[in-house]
Amino acid sequence: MILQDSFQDQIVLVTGGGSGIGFSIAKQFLTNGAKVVITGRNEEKLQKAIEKLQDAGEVTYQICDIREQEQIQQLADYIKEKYGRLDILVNNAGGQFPSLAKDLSFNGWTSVINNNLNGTFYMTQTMANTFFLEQKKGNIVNIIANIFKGFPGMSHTGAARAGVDNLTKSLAIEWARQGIKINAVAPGIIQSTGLERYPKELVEGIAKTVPVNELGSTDDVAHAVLFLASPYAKFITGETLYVDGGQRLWGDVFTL
Ligand SMILES: CCC/C=C/C(=O)SCCNC(=O)CCNC(=O)[C@H](O)C(C)(C)COP(=O)([O-])OP(=O)([O-])OC[C@H]1O[C@@H](n2cnc3c(N)ncnc32)[C@H](O)[C@@H]1OP(=O)([O-])[O-]
Ligand SMILES: NC(=O)C1=CN([C@@H]2O[C@H](COP(=O)(O)OP(=O)(O)OC[C@H]3O[C@@H](n4cnc5c(N)ncnc54)[C@H](OP(=O)(O)O)[C@@H]3O)[C@@H](O)[C@H]2O)C=CC1
Repeated sequence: MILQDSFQDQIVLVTGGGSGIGFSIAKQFLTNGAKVVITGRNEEKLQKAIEKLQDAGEVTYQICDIREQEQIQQLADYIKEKYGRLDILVNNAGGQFPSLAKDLSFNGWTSVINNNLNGTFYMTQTMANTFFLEQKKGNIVNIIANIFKGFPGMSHTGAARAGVDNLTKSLAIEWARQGIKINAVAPGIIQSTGLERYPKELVEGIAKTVPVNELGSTDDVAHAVLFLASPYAKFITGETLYVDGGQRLWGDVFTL
């Protein structure tokens, strides 16, 4: 696939671009000629990422917690001031922790819903209102998770990601006539910094639960995102693309 011209000078925002999957997405866009803004909560992480990414192209960072609407508006203002437009939004920031539903505290549940469902909505609405609806053009890709058979052991994130899956469909239709496309990518188990946060006993041998007998790479997810944001996918909207080595169709998802 020759993507080079597709993203030349496109302005791309990758939330959570300081590590793991988001870092790979940012790198792939830069390599293909885009100008990229990465965001996260941890400035040191973002600075280290910028050091590694800057040889690939024009990249800057902004601190932005996706749960904080004021910070999101400041991020939109920064992009407006710097570039005057936004072409692609990748809602990658998110995450959770493993816990049985019976053990979840109110705050634990709320934090994960806020992080993955509310944060994604706030970011999407703000970028649509600031850029996409006025431009009559925009491309949004939401990173969710493998929720195909529910998410036992992480019901909070399962519920939040299912919400984003459905939001993707609703907004694809609400905004279709305004030139805005919105799709989602559902990663299975990906060898990334995110996975390092999980207890060893949960992750050990986990590749055996994947039909293709290996974990996905962060680039596997990035390639799907670039495809959905590219003209190759111009007739695709409201879709969720699973990047999971077939795991949704077979065996365990993630058991405690
Ligand atoms: C197979 C793999 C598939 C998926 C992989 C990935 O997604 S990889 C991507 C992986 N990457 C990421 O996940 C990155 C992003 N993730 C995060 O930042 C956090 O997981 C977050 C979403 C909880 C937000 O954090 P925050 O700093 O804003 O929140 P906070 O610290 O203030 O806590 C709020 C509440 O949650 C509770 N709690 C927290 N941890 C645990 C735990 N282990 N256990 C139990 N509970 C826990 C905490 O106790 C508190 O409740 P309390 O005590 O007041 O009743
Ligand atoms: N790895 C995997 O197997 C899978 C991952 N996913 C999802 O893919 C995405 C990327 O995960 P991965 O790269 O593996 O993990 P990481 O933990 O490396 O990445 C998560 C990124 O999101 C940022 N982030 C998290 N919460 C917030 C917030 N409230 N505001 C702003 N930024 C935030 C983090 O930056 P900072 O700490 O600076 O805030 C971090 O850069 C996540 O949504 C994850 O849940 C889904 C399925 C499987």
